[in-house]
Amino acid sequence: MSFITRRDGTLHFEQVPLSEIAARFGTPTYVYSRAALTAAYQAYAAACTGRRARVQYAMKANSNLAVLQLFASLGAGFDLVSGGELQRVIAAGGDPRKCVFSGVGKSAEEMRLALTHDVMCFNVESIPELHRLNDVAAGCGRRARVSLRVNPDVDAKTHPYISTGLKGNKFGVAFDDVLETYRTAASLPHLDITGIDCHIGSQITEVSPYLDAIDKVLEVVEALEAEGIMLQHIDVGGGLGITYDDETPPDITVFATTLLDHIAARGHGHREVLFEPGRSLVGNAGVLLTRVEFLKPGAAKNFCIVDAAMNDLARPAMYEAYHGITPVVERRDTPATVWDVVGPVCESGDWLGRDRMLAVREGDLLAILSAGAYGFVMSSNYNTRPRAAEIMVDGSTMHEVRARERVADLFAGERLLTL
Ligand SMILES: Cc1ncc(COP(=O)(O)O)c(C=O)c1O
Ligand SMILES: N[C@@H](CCCC[NH3+])C(=O)O
Repeated sequence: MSFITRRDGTLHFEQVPLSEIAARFGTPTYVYSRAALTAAYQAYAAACTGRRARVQYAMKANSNLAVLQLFASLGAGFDLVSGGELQRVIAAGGDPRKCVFSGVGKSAEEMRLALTHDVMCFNVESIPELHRLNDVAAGCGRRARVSLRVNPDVDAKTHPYISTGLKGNKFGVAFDDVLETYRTAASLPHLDITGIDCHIGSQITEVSPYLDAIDKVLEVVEALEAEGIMLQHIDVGGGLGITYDDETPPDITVFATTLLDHIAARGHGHREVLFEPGRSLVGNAGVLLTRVEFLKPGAAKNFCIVDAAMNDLARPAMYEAYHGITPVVERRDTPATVWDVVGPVCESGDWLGRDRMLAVREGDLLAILSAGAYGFVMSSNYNTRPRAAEIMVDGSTMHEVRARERVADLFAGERLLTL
C-alpha cells in the first residue's frame, strides 16, 4: 500500500499526514486515496486492454459521488442494485448506458427509471421478475435488454453471510432452471436477451471457484446457442478479495487475465466479458480515522474506547471482520498493551478490533485500515450518531467529498404530535 506511508512516525495518505485531516475535519472520518483508487482500476483495465472486456464498478461498495466520478472518468461502467444508485451515477456524471442493474427485488418504479435512462442490461434473477420487466417495458414503449443471473451452486469459500452462489442463497436462478427461464425470457415480446451473469460471493481469495462457476455458465451458453438463443456477453460478477490481515488474494491483473484466458480457451473469446468488482477497487484505498476517547483497563479486558463505532463501520459487528488498527502518530513514551478497540454505541457487539497490541493514550488518533469498501455505505445513525465525513486525498490536497452530518439533519424529517 504505497499510498500509505509512515514518515517521522506519522501516518501519511499520499502526501497528507492523517493528523492534519483530523485537525481540519474532525473524527470519525473516512479518508480515501485518489491514487490508490486509480491504481486499482488501472489494474483491471490493464487486463481488459486489447480484449472485449470491461469493468462495471459494483458501486454498493462505496457510492460516494466523487468515487463514482473518478471511476467514470477512467472509463468504468457501474453495477447498480437500486434506483437510488442509478440516480447517484447520473449525479456523478456517469453514463447510465454503461450500467448493469442487478438485484433480486427490483420495483416497477426502479425498472421504469432504468429503462428511461436506457441502462445497458438488467441482470434478472427470477421468472416473476422477467414478467414484471416485460410489462414495465411494454408500458414505456421500450424493450429491455436482459441477462439471467445463474446460481451455479459453487462454493466461493468465503464467509457464509457473503456467499451468494450456493443453492441455499436467495440469489440467481437455480442452475437446473436456467434453460427454462431463458426460454421464458425469449418468449416475452418486450425483452431482448443479451447475456448471462453470475456472482458467487464476496471477499473470495482463490481463483478456482470462479473457474468452476465460469465452466457452468459456459455450459449454459452452449446449450442456449444450440437452441438458437445467442448471448453477446458473459458477466463474471465481482467478489475478488483483498488483504485485511493475512489473506493472499491473487493480484487484480493476474486474476482478470486468468478468467479472460479461461473463457477464450473454452472458445468464447468473441463474447464481451464484464467484471463487477467492488471491494477490490476501493477496499484498500480507504481508512477510518478515529480518536481515543478513554482508556478503560480492567481485570478481564482492556478497553480502548474510540469515537468511531459500529454505526460507522459495521463489518466487525456483522461478520466478525478483521481490520488492521494502527496509531496515526507512533508513541515511544507508552508501553504497548493489548486492547479491545470499541465504540461508544450501547451494544456489546460494538467493537472494531479485538486483542490489539497498541501503544496508545487518551486523545490519540487511530487509523482503521482497509475501510474503503462497505464502510461508510453501511453506516447508520444508530444512537443518533451523525454519519462521518469523507475526505479524498489527491497528492497534497484534501477534498471534503462528504461533509459530516449534523444532528439536526437526523431528525429534520420527523414531526411532533399535536398533543
Ligand atoms: C451482483 C454483484 N456484483 C458485484 C458485487 C461486488 O462484490 P465485491 O465487492 O465483493 O467485489 C456484488 C456484491 O457482492 C454483487 O452482489
Ligand atoms: N457487505 C459485505 C459484502 C457484501 C457484498 C455485497 N453483496 C462486506 O462488508 O464484506
